[in-house]
Amino acid sequence: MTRSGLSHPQDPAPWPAPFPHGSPVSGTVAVPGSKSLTNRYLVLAALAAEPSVVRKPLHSRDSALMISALGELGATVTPLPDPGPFGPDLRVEPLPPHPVLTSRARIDCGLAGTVMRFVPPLAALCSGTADFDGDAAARVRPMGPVLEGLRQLGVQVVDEGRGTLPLSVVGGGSVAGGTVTIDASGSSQFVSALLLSAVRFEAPLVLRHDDTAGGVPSLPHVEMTLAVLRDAGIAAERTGDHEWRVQPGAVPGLDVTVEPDLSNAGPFLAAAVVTGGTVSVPDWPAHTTQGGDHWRHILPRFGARVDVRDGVFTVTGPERLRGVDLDLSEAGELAPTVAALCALASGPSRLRGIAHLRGHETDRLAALSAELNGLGGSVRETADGLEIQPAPLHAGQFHTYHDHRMATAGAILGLRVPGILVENIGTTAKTLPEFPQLWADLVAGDH
Ligand SMILES: O=C(O)C1=C[C@@H](OP(=O)(O)O)[C@@H](O)[C@H](O)C1
Ligand SMILES: C=C(OP(=O)(O)O)C(=O)O
Repeated sequence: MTRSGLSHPQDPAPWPAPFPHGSPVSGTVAVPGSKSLTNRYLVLAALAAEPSVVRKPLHSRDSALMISALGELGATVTPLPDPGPFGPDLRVEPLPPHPVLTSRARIDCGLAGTVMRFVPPLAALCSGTADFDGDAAARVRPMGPVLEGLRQLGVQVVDEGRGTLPLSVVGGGSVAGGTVTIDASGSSQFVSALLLSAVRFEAPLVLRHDDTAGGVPSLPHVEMTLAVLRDAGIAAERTGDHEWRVQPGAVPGLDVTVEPDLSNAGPFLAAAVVTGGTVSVPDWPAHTTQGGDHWRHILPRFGARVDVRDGVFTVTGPERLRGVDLDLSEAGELAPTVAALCALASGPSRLRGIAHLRGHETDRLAALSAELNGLGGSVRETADGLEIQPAPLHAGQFHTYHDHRMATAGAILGLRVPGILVENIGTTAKTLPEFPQLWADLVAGDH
């Protein structure tokens, strides 16, 4: 199911990555709002008891899909006047106290993990049936543990037996709450999904992760969920190594400002790192739960100099990029950017703790090794990551598999390797539609 306006953008011709001919890339880049915070605030605003305002939200395919999904369930999201540089603020009219779906809701998840995982528990709170589907690539992304959690809570979920899209949630108008145990080793979003909707459950939710198959990846994203709930006055806490609890309660109307997307800041910071330039990103939050804050620690490992002062993150690239050995389990979404840096480093690198990337927009471990090797790289997939040896790269096409972070990884390589053609640069619209323009301006020194 793909609807007009939300369909996956396809570029007819590959994008010639801007090449600065050996000059350092320097400048200041303001990045739009965080995808993860925008979609959490939208969900919580839909569950609130009063209207909300979300300021400086991300406007992208993933947030448009979320807005559309919430609309299918009965919430209304409208733009406010006086848009900022990256679009208007949003007013959210929440779902009614007892939402009723008068006809079957049709939810297009696109390729958005936050939509496919966060919205089914919301649908469970409605009386009626909601059908979920998405892009072809979304139909292989894991969702089984969210469905399993809902079933343990007494919700009827109909899927094709694979724990993936397409599926239907037959909501009974309320969800009991109680204790639920799932395997969240595949994605932190399984945990966040159930915690968010628990604000409207009948009784507290105690959510446990069964760690037989491994830990929960991207834990800062679970902390982000808890922080968003707590900031709204909800009692939400981590009660054990692998256990969380949410006390249901009325959520007052939110008035929140979305932080810039620190993961999406990564490629711009990387531009300085690989060319020996200096790039600054303003409005860097002093305290944040975004995994992208890990850039503070990751970039110096490559030999770069990082300075965060008065809310401005500045990085200066080294003369020679060092190889790294990094456990990225806490911030797996940074891995494609990090892998591009590793491919341009002078020493060998090892990225670990990211087996779950096989369930991201594409199997990112397979995609990164195939595309880097296709350009002459020396990359080996391991069970939980990548080993990347230094190797001279050559011109060629970088395939992106509908993955926005593959596209930005290709752009980073293109700064050092002439003749890189990135397939479907438009796929960056998933979380950063402005990417091609911001990138061209930065490389041209036009900022
Ligand atoms: O909750 C969120 O907003 C996200 C959680 C993480 O998912 P995984 O735990 O599947 O890595 C992250 O990679 C994704 O980009 C966004
Ligand atoms: C994994 C990602 O996205 P999603 O929210 O679709 O899981 C990502 O943006 O890197």
